[in-house]
Amino acid sequence: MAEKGELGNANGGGKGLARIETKAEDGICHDDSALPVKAQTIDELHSLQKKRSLPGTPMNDGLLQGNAAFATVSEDERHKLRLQSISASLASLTRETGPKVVKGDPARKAEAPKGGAVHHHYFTPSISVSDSSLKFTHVLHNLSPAELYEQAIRYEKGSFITSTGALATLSGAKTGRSPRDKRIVNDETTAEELWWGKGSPNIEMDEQTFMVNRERAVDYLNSLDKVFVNDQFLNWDPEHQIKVRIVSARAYHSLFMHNMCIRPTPEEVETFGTPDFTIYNAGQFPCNRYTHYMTSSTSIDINLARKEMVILGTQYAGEMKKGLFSLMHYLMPKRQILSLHSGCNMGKDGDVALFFGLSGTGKTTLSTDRNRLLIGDDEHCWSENGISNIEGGCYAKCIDLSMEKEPDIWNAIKFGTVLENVVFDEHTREVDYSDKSVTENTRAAYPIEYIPNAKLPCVGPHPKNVILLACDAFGVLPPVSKLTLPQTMYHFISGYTALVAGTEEGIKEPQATFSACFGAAFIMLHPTRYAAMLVEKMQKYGATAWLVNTGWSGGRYGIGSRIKLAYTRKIIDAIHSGSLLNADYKKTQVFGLEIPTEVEGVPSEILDPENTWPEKAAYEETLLKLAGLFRKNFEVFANYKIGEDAKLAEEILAAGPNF
Ligand SMILES: Nc1ncnc2c1ncn2[C@@H]1O[C@H](COP(=O)(O)OP(=O)(O)O)[C@@H](O)[C@H]1O
Ligand SMILES: C=C(OP(=O)(O)O)C(=O)O
Ligand SMILES: [Ca+2]
Ligand SMILES: [Mn+2]
Repeated sequence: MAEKGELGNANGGGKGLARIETKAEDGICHDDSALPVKAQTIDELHSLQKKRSLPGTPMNDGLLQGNAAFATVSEDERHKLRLQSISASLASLTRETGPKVVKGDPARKAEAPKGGAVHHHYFTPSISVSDSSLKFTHVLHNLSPAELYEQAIRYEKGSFITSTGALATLSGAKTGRSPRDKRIVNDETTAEELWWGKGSPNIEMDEQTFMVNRERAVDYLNSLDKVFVNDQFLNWDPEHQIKVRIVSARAYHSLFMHNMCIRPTPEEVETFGTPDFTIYNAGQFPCNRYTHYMTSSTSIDINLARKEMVILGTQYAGEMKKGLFSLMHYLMPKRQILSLHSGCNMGKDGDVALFFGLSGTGKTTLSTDRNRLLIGDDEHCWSENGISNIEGGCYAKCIDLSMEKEPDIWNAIKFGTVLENVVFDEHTREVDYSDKSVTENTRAAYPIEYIPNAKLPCVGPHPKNVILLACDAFGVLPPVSKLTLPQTMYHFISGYTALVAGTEEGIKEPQATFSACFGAAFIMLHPTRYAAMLVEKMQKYGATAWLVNTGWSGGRYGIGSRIKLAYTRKIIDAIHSGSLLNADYKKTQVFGLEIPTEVEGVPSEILDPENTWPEKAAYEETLLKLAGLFRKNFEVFANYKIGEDAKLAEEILAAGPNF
């Protein structure tokens, strides 16, 4: 029985609980082991959850004290300069209404850190006032992946976290690039310099029309509560690095570019200054079809003189990446640097291989190799200094992705990775990579360091092997052949493949395509300009070229089947190791390709496609059909000289199919 005064009366007899004595003098509360919370309100408590970040991290303002590198300019001054620079990027150029630019998420005004730059705002001087100049455009500058996840999930329909932590997104009505809607401003300079006309990807627009679309994009972006701004770099070669700014309306686009471009260090963000090139991505908003040169509601416009690109009417993020690649195809050759639509990796002994190929031919898959260091999967430069990746990330196709066949890509799909247009279980959020309900062109964009054996920085010595990948839907090209230099140029300029469904709009099944330099959609100058640089470099550094068919065997598409990835990997291994260089060869009819009689790990009978076809007559007929397509395609190049060597130019013409 409890004594009176100790526990009181359980029946509530009026006396209440006795006071438990504590020694107030020692300051320790003995009945609670946790320290008290240093907050007066719930809001304050929540504000404690987030600690101040490193300099340059966007939500933070005010931690640079003591950093000697920035001692000359005050922190406040730097923030002012950056907002001014972003305000200039967003300024309307034709009307009085300039944007008021403020930093930070409009939804988070209450949470703004004390002393933050939220009250700085900049606007372009206005002659008279209209409503749009009275509103603020909030700028979310270089947010981190975590912050971008939150933005995407809160505000962008179709954004979800998958079971492995990737951000699943939808790119909207367009799930591939729209090459027919790409326009390049034709002005005094570009009229002379660029490749225009038959076969060229460059469809012209005039300066005036560009400005109409630019204004449309800028007005759209300024009409929003907030825009995302990424300040990043292109090209790992520090001598030839380009500063790019991407202004976009979606966290999806910001995270995609965060992954795909080179990420600046906090210090580099602080000292970024004026970008060399700016993208205005207003993809949710269409272009106006009454505008001259516009043939649809989608327009991707590049103005080299203004150093700007405008995107209207497509949210497919690949347009930004490949738009910048087009820019590099213009800028780099001016510096005698060859820009390449290729993957690139390096062996432990420093032997570098390039993998050229059109979309879906295997650049990403085959350059991502357990036994080698990945330099990059898609876009490179070949300069006097060797090879450098243009990008900071990879963009892998993930249709039918499996852990067994492509473990490194599989494991890269984790927190931070953007997963486009995939289908997943609504509860477990496990992705079904075989599901094509949204598109065949499902994609994963991840930073290159998500591949365990990435080569950082992403540069390497001059290449030893140049591998031309073709996904041959006709099933008549051999799985591998060794090319002479003239054959290399012939096939490089031809750029043959079967375009696999999905990456470009409107292609539903594989179809023979010729795309000069294995990237005609992105080249700016005449193909022979790039080809001449490739010959020169291959000769100078003694590289060997190979043609690898990653497409069909045993019959054309629909009859035969795609060459097993495991076999293609064995072929690539034999190229890297040097063993294929010393193999026995025989020459094929019509294309005159040197094919090895044996490759370790590959059934010998498949090395000559003739053996794999059930009917010899059908094989020969298909072979001649393809040869005819090659010949017809090359006609436009027949009048061009490649490089200085007249004899080589003749040999290149003769290196095509003979029939
Ligand atoms: N023999 C093969 N070689 C290369 N890729 C193959 C092969 N068979 C099937 N594939 C598939 O083809 C696709 C190649 O795509 P990817 O590597 O992303 O091409 P690219 O980077 O050139 O656009 C991948 O989905 C890959 O799994
Ligand atoms: C993103 C692309 O690159 P690839 O398919 O070559 O990986 C593309 O061509 O749109
Ligand atoms: Ca491509
Ligand atoms: Mn790729």
